[in-house]
Amino acid sequence: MKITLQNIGRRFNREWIFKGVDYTFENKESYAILGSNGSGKSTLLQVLNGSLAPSAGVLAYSYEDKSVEAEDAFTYLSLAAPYLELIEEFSLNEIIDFHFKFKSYKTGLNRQSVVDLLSLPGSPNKLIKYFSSGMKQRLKLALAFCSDTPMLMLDEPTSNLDSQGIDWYLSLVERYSANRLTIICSNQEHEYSFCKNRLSIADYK
Ligand SMILES: Nc1ncnc2c1ncn2[C@@H]1O[C@H](COP(=O)(O)OP(=O)(O)OP(=O)(O)O)[C@@H](O)[C@H]1O
Repeated sequence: MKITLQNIGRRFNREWIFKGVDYTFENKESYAILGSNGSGKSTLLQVLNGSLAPSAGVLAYSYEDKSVEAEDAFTYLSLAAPYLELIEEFSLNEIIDFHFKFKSYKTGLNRQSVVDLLSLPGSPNKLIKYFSSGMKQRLKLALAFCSDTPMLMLDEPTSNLDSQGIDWYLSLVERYSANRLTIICSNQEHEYSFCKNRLSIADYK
């Protein structure tokens, strides 16, 4: 998946969060979007994934040299973000089955292997509403990494994770981020150190 930005800007009311972004996110490459709290990383990620319209400029998607309409971009995307809610009334098994009605499993994976990968305490029939914040974060990451999409976007991927959880996240990166456009919003080096490209929001103020 390739995303091309021409003179992209986003404002809320009269305040420009970023402007003049000319940038190309290339297929199968890894990118870190960097900046301090409140600088606009999540806003840019939402513009990139089509959930927020830019206030200025042109954004174009293409996949295997064919252009993709902005309203279809989500079908190519896996996203894990703090503002993305899990359905609390589902059990672990149910939420995995529900998620993979809309996405395909990466080769060799199925419901049981996702459950095993999570290595969470308790039964797979436990309801999500009883998960701790770290367990919920692991689940969001596992669903995103294990989906067979050409685009992976992660916002603050290790929030609520302990040091074991951070190592677990890095093992997912190693196993499941190759050969897909990966974009990470972060201000913690351990989350994005593997990214080959860096984009700083401060350059677009
Ligand atoms: N819907 C909205 N309406 C008005 N202002 C908004 C809205 N969403 C975000 N903002 C503002 O846009 C700015 C950038 O917010 P954003 O969440 O993108 O920053 P961030 O870099 O991701 O921050 P953090 O590191 O704290 O997650 C902030 O000043 C925020 O208050």
